[in-house]
Amino acid sequence: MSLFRSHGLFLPFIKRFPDIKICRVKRRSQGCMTTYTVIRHRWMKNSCWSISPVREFSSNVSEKESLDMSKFPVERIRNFSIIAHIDHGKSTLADRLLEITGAIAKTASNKQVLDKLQVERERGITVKAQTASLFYQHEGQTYLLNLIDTPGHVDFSYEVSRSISACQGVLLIVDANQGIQAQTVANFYLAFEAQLTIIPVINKIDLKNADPERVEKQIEKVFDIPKEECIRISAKLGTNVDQVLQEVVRRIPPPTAKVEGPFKALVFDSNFDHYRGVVANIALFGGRVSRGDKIVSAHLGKSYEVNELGLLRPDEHPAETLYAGQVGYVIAGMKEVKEAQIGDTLYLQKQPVEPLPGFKPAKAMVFAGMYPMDQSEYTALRSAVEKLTLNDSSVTVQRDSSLALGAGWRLGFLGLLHMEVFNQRLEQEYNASVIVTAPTVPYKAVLASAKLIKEHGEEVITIINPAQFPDKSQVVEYLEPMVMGTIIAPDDFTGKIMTLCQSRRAVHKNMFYIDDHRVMIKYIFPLNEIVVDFYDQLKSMSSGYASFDYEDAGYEAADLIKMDFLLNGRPVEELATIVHKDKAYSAGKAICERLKESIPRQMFEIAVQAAIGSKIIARETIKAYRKNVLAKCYGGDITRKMKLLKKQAEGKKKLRRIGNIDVPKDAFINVLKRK
Ligand SMILES: Nc1nc2c(ncn2[C@@H]2O[C@H](COP(=O)(O)OP(=O)(O)OP(=O)(O)O)[C@@H](O)[C@H]2O)c(=O)[nH]1
Repeated sequence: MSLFRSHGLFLPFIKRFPDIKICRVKRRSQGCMTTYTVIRHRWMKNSCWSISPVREFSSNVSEKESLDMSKFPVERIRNFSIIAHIDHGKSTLADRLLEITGAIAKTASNKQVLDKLQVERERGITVKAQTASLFYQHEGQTYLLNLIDTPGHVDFSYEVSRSISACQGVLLIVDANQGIQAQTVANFYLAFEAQLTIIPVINKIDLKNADPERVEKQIEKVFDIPKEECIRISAKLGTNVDQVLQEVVRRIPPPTAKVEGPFKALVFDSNFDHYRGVVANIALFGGRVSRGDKIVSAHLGKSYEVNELGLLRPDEHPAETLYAGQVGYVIAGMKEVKEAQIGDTLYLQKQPVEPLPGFKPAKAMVFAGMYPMDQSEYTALRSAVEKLTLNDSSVTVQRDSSLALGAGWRLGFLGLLHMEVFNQRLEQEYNASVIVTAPTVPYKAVLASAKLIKEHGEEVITIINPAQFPDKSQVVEYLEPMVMGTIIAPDDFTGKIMTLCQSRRAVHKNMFYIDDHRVMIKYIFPLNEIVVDFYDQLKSMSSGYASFDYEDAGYEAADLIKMDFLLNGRPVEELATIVHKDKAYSAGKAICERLKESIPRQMFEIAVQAAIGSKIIARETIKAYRKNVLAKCYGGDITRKMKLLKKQAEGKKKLRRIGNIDVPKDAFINVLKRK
């Protein structure tokens, strides 16, 4: 990419030439989106000239050196992830590491630069793992450190497990005040099972209530890591952050990849760029790859020419060649989303290799129907869902359709937050407006008759849509998914926590003191009981001190029934849900009450009913009311009237019309949340 400073002078001149295209490319640069004007010509197949703006580059290594990747032999590469419980400071530490190695400038606006998505900035949480390559001078040598910042919330743990597969070590961050929390334990085991080097880092030592000594003892007791191995830092102030990099170089082994072997790369992440097609993030397990090389995707067997490749610093930084052990991005003219699957192997056309094992598919915990607000938007929404699932491969997608909602999909997520974030990203990144049905967990049914088994092709079917719930007469038994839940909290709350867990049909397994005052309690829960609002309730009853994590624990028999909800006698498909028989009456009553609260009063009376089969088990009535938005608008101020009507129209976009009743779109999920 060559750079022209006075592009204003060049443009009218360049435009006169035939076959020259001037287009705009958006790229993120140092945490903010920058639009570049680029020139493309048919001779310049693999490249383009960027003519604006001129990029600033700051590093403790010169730009020229950074592009010559042959200067980083495998022995001088370290690949590591930053893992921790939510909010323990992963992204803040990543900022400091980027700053001290010169990858980003040290300015107040450069905060959580690896949290690039709008949803991440708005919610203040990481939902996508992000990669950044750093050049670090250590004992007279320049090292290439590839850092992956990961999310902390349990719903995004698939991102952590994928990131770990591209690394040889992790920084396990623990908050010096909060100590070990549930996701600290879960993430430790992910790294431990992958046999990675674990460097414990105690963060936020600047806090008034910080007690690093207590946290070191917890680390020793729970993880069996000697306390001498812990590094005490303040990511916020930058205290001891350089020591972290020194220890990364000293303790984490270099990758074992061999540059002499054939090129073999794992696609560990990818996203869709409107202008350039698929941008795949790759970890090279062997060999080298250069611009112009012909590569093959093992998944589809299709071949492509490499147009661009390089490092993520954290912005894309083109290079000529990437070598074994390095981590970077590649753009190879993949125009369709399905062409760069996460977990795929890339190799050279002339040197085929055995594909790498890839990733275990994510196991969806929550399913929900997703439909366009208007069927005319179906095609646009399909393209948006495809592109977003390329970037978030933990979402499972199946086509679905319903009489009431038309054609759509049944999507599987790792949890409710994951589902909400996906929905928000669809709206923010693709301007899509969708209806999401009430979430359900994947139940199973053991079918009774040979005829049914033949029809389904299997004896045990999985039910991810309440509309397909088989009648009791057709099944031997229903099964519900179970999870092993881990709660860590101060022992003052043990009694309250136990009461809460029992109300969620949980079975106590064991309890363990991680220090003098904090306990780790394990329970087996039905997944259905924790998926919607358990964590919120646990947090509020423990004044925010308890943390929670869970893992799959198989299936158990359960007495389940399907419950329908009706508005003025009309069943609302989005609300149908499967519940445990013992909880049907209380759940039906509570959901009717919450529906009454969330549906605005309208010009006629609305009967809200819960039904099991044809039997009504609960009812609420929403009284008639007419809202005339112009009522307070005396006189003839037309601009004010227009403003009010516009506001009302915007409000209506958030409503779903069922029969003649307007229901807020988010009511379908919110009514499941207990107070
Ligand atoms: N006092 C103090 N606050 C810190 C320190 N490090 C991080 N924080 C604050 O802790 C909060 C969470 O920090 P993040 O870096 O977003 O945490 P995270 O682990 O990346 O969070 P997730 O990605 O959402 O899991 C922010 O308000 C930070 O400013 C520190 O060393 N000292």
